[in-house]
Amino acid sequence: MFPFVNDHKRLLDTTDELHQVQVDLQNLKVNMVSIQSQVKSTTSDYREMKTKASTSQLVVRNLVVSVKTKHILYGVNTGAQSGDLLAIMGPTGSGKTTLLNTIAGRVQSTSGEITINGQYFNKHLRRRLGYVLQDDVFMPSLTLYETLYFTAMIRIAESVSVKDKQTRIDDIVKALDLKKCLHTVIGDFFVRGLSGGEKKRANIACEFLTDPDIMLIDEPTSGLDSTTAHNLMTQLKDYATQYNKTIIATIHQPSSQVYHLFSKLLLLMDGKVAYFGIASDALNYFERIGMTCAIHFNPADFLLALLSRDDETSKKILEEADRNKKFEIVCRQSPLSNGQNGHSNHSYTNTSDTDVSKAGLNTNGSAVSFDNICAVGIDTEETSVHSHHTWPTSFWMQYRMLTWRQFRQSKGLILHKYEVIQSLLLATLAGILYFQTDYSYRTLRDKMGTIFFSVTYWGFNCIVATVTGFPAERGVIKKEREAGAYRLSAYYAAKITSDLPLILITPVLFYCIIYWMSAIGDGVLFAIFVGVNLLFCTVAQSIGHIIGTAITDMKLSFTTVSSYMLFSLLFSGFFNTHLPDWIKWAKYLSIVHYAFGCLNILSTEGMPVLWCNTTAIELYPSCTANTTFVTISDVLKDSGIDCPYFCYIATLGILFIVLRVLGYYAMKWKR
Ligand SMILES: Nc1ncnc2c1ncn2[C@@H]1O[C@H](COP(=O)(O)OP(=O)(O)OP(=O)(O)O)[C@@H](O)[C@H]1O
Repeated sequence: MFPFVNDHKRLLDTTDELHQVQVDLQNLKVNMVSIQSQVKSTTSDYREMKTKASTSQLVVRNLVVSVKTKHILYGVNTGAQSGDLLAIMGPTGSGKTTLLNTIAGRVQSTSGEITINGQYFNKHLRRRLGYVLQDDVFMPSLTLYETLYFTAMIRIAESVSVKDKQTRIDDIVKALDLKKCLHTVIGDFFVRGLSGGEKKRANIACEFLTDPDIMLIDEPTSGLDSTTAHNLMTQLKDYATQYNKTIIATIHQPSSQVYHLFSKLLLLMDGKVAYFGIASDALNYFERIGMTCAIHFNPADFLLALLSRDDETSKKILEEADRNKKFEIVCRQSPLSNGQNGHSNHSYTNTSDTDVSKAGLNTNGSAVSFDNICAVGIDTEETSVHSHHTWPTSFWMQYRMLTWRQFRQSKGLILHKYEVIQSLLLATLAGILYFQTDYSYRTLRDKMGTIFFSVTYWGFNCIVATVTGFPAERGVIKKEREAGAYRLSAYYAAKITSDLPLILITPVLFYCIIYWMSAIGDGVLFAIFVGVNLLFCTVAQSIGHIIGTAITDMKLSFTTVSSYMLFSLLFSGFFNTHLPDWIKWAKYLSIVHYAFGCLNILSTEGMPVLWCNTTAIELYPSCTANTTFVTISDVLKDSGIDCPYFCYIATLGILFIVLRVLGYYAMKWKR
């Protein structure tokens, strides 16, 4: 009847819908801006150098960690904010390292939450964290400066200029007082280098270079004398206050001077919190529960003695901690900021705070409190595992720097003066033994012996050097990879290429002596000899690398390598001319066989035929009563050398590629 009324109604509905769409679009825009700014702030960490951190709060709530059936941490609550030096103390085995490992994401928690500014501390946010492990693992042949330079080049974004990186190195060297040992090699068990304290500071310096907002340090003072320990802790404290960083350190027995540097203290006892709060309030707290520290007594000694005194004391301490859940950090809803953008804002408070008046813990009310938003969104730990991984530097930069470092590290090992002298002496000795022997069937075994000796010498050398050298590297690679420094593929590619020039130099010198002294052939053959030897060495290295990676037990990997090499020698073709048919296939598993076979074919080319007289019949199975003569290839076939030389070279080439690919996956599997 009144069609315009219906039209008007429809128009109103459409306007409402349009309005709703407009609101939705507006909300979407707000969300996009917020996501954009989050992405921007995360990526900017890698694009620009920053030293002063923005204020952040790390909160650990009700953290439970169990490994297999063993409980290690039972509902630990702790936290720290920018500028803090939080010390974690407790008797040995109380769970200090496990707590740090869990915060660093190296150990999976069973339950509980770790947040930074209210965000779940996922893999992405953990890039703001630096972790200094208890053991100082470094490439021992590098100097401190080279180590810092490598770290700066590989872990600071490429957009930062080399000059700025250099300035950063200088600042940190100055801050940690490392100038006087800057050009000293790091050293190891065999080579004396940096002192224990210097190594510890070098370890910290490497992490500081990446400018983390939160720094976890496992026992920074272990093995240091009290003055050095105090100096180091003062430097750390200054660094935290000056640059607004958070430092969390486990510490064993600090002197009272060091103790007074702590801002917050977490005492652990059998994986449970015995105290968490402001460090200077700890003694008041224990006095209040009837455990008084004598005047002039080192507070740290008193507290540690208390934690390991007797069962009754431990029970009392834990009962007190449990009463009113004193050290629990609760997530409280803030009345001021509720319901914004679908999240509710909260604040974390250490409940010792709320007990202040009752407990007399902290009369000025400055106990630990975390004013921050509660964990928002989903726990992104799982999703982040599959999220896009951004590296601080490109593949090319990683490859370049890793090759540079690998070359420096391996140079000392592969081109070690003793190794070079040994090679030259043995080559001379073999050269004297086989001096200018001619190519005849009478001297054929001698000629084959020269080649066999050279091949096995380099085979053993390359395989053993790789197996013994890799364990030292393993710890460094693991540490750097866990810190997200570079791709495994970049490391692997660098490792393959950096060793090549090194494994060429000594063999060339070796062959220069043995080849010409024992008159093996001409200049062209010499080049082929060196080339085949290089290929053979890289195959031997690949096998050594797979064994060294896959078998972590040093003794077992060494036994495996020597067993394989001895098997390889046995089936090379040198020892046996009467192999039973059923085992003849085993020679194809011997890498020595391929190099030995190929070089023998090449060096005996052009030899005359062998007339099968009585002696020849006895010596060479190919010579029978019915044969008049045999060729050199028939004679070599008696030793199992029955393929053309290029087949042997091609097999070595294929083995090189296949074994290198396997080596990469072995590393991936074992990481
Ligand atoms: N992967 C694991 N499997 C089984 N038990 C473990 C594992 N890691 C740690 N533990 C055990 O958990 C307990 C705590 O170990 P953690 O290394 O955290 O102690 P800690 O306080 O750092 O000791 P320390 O002061 O001696 O370094 C120890 O009893 C240890 O044996």
